[in-house]
Amino acid sequence: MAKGWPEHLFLVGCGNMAGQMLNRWLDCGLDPSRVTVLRPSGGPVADGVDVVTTYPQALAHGTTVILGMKPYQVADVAAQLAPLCHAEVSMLSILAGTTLGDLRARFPATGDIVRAMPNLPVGMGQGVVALYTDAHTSPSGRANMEALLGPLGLSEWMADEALFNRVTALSGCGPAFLFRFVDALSRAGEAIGIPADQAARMAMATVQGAANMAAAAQVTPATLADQVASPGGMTREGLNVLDADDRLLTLMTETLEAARDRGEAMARGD
Ligand SMILES: NC(=O)C1=CN([C@@H]2O[C@H](COP(=O)(O)OP(=O)(O)OC[C@H]3O[C@@H](n4cnc5c(N)ncnc54)[C@H](O)[C@@H]3O)[C@@H](O)[C@H]2O)C=CC1
Ligand SMILES: O=C(O)[C@@H]1CCC=N1
Repeated sequence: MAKGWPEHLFLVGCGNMAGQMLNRWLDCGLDPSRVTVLRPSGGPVADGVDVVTTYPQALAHGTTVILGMKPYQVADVAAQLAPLCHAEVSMLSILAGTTLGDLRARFPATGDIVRAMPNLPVGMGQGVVALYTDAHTSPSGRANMEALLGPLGLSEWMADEALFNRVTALSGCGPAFLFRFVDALSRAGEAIGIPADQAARMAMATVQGAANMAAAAQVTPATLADQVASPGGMTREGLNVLDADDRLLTLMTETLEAARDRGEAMARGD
C-alpha cells in the first residue's frame, strides 16, 4: 500500500453508497487509474476510473475488493468473484445484514475480510463507518482498512458482530431518519401557517446549525435542549409534547428496533 491507498481497488457495484465512498477517496487524492468498477450498466463513474461489465481474468496482488451491490446479489456475485480471490486480495463488504461468517464461506480463499457499515455523508468526509472483522484478518489488514476509511469520517471497530445490525440501524440508516425529521419539521411549520418554501429553508438551516452546535458543545444534547427552553416559555411547552410518556424516545427506539430486526432477517436469508 502506498500513501494509505490500496494498490488496486475493485468495486463490485457503485451506486448510492459505494459511489459516495469512491467520490470521497478520489477527492482525497486516490489515483483513479488504480480503480476498476464493475457495474452492469457500464455507465461512467468518474474521470480515469475503468468501468467494466464483466469480471477480469484475475485480481492482482494487493487488490482491495469492495462489495457495494445489494445484499441479495451476494450469491450471484460470489459465483463469479470467489474463484478470482486469493490470499493477497482483501475485501471490504458494505452489504447490510451479511455476516462475516457468510462472507468467509462465500469467498474462502480471500485474505483479510472486513465488514463495514458506512452512511451517506461519507461523501463529504462526515460519515460514520462501523467496522467488524475476525482473527483471520491480520493486524496490517486492519490498519490498511483504517487508512482507507479514514477520509470518510468517524470509523469505529465493533467488538461484537452481534452489535452490527444495531449500529447499522443507528448510523447506517440514521441519515434517512434525520432527513425524515427535517421534512416533518418543515411540513409542521407549513401546517401552522408558515409559507412552505420559508418553512423548508428555515427547518434545514435550524437542523444544520443545531447539529453543528451540538457537535462542538461541551455539554450533552439533553442539556442544550434545556438551555433553549426558558422557564415557562414556548420551547418547554413544545418539549412537553415530545417528552410526554417518552413519546419521541419510544418512537426512535421502535424505529431502530424495526431496522435492526430487518438486518437480522436479512442475515437469515429472509
Ligand atoms: N444507501 C445507503 O445509505 C447504504 C447502503 N449500504 C449498502 O450498500 C449496498 C448498495 O446499496 P445502494 O448503494 O443504496 O444501492 P444502489 O442500488 O444505489 O447500488 C447498487 C449497485 O449495484 C450494482 N449492481 C446491480 N447488480 C449487480 C451485480 N450483479 N453485480 C455487481 N453490481 C451490481 C448496480 O448497478 C448499482 O450500481 C447495499 O448492500 C446496502 O446494504 C450500506 C450503508 C448505507
Ligand atoms: O437500507 C438498507 O438496507 C441500507 C443499510 C443502511 C442504509 N441502507
